[in-house]
Amino acid sequence: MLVFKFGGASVKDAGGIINLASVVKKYSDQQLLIVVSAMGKTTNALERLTKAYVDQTDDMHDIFNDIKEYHYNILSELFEPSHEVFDDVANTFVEIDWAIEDEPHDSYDFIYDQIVSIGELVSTRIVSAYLNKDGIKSQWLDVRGYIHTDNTYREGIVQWDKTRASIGKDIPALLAKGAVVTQGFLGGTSENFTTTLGREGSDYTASIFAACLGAESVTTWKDVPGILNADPKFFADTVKFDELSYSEAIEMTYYGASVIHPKTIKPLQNAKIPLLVKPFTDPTAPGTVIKEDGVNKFEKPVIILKQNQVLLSVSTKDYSFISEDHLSEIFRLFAQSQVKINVMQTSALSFSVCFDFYEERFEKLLANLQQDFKVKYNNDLTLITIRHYGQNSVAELTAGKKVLLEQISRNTAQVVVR
Ligand SMILES: Nc1ncnc2c1ncn2[C@@H]1O[C@H](COP(=O)(O)OP(=O)(O)O)[C@@H](O)[C@H]1O
Ligand SMILES: N[C@@H](CC(=O)OP(=O)(O)O)C(=O)O
Repeated sequence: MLVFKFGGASVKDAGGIINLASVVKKYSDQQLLIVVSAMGKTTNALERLTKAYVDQTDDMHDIFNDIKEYHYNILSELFEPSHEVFDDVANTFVEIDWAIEDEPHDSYDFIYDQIVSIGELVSTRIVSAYLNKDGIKSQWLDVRGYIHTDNTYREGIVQWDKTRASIGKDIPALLAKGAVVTQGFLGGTSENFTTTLGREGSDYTASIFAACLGAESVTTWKDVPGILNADPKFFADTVKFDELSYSEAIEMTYYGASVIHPKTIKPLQNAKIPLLVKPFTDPTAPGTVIKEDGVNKFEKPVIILKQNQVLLSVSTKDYSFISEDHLSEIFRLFAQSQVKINVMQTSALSFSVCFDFYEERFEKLLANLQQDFKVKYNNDLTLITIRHYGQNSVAELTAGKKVLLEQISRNTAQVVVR
């Protein structure tokens, strides 16, 4: 059996859903489990809705109405008004009406997951109904009963044994009856609350199902020809990799190549399942294959840009050296605030760290650090990572920019710039 993952870009409009069905039709002789993300930029819009609800701002209902209108417009292009999918979608949106009816009492992260998850619950209703309408037998599956997580909201940790047992028990029989369409990015807790697996986590969902089902491969359908040496949104003249090893793909995604979620590769590597990254606009194109014996050929350096970075320096209040005890306390505070470190550097008197800016987490971290340390920071920075860099690549990429931190190892150069 095969696992397919269609991301937001592939289902951003009615044409995208029609295209998805035409891709799926080419594999009508295969058992397929299809993981789908929220349509277009719906997750960002639902994040804005969550914030508006928690802050109780006036634009809350307008944001929600825009989200509903976007989905109903797509539905109207795909189905007759009497089709039952309109009720399924309306019943899913009602969950948000209930959630935002009263003033917020729960934690931000809990509320976030209950609201933001609606994006995938709705998109999969639409995709599954369209496949059936187009003659491809499809069954809608609520992933929250299969991918079990702890209750770390917004970053659910998968409980593998329980997940493997649930998937193994039901899914093979369902696959024998037709394609299974389910939500990326979501999980469920033992109390039946919804969790999310971290932004852009639908690739990870596909890899969890593949590992639990022993799939032949996972294909993630993207708006790019495959994995390129750099993000084509920022760089011209990119080159595509035909193959990559799991290890190289892990390194790239770890440093922030946003084309694949960083947690995706590990379960596939353990189960030796190849990951294919292919263009949804040209399903017969070879794309990139990531596999154990994938051959890494670097005609050009791999460039990874991470924007919206904070560079923060911590020093002791009495100007004493940064000791192992201080570092241990600093790391504890980072872990407690769920802030992941992208680059770090120590000197005698300070410890500098670069990380992604998430407002609530950053404020929590800052408040905690400032209790015992002096803290200075700059934000709105960019972290440039260059793997397999050539002689001039670092200088070329940083030309005209102010370099705030630089770290160079044998294979990887990292530079924080403004
Ligand atoms: N090295 C890279 N190769 C290809 N695409 C990349 C790379 N780095 C970043 N990207 C970006 O990843 C995007 C596709 O990933 P993503 O937006 O997460 O897809 P989806 O959400 O549809 O699954 C591309 O549009 C491209 O801008
Ligand atoms: N919809 C979620 C999960 C996801 O993976 O989306 P995409 O496949 O469009 O990156 C997000 O935007 O974070």
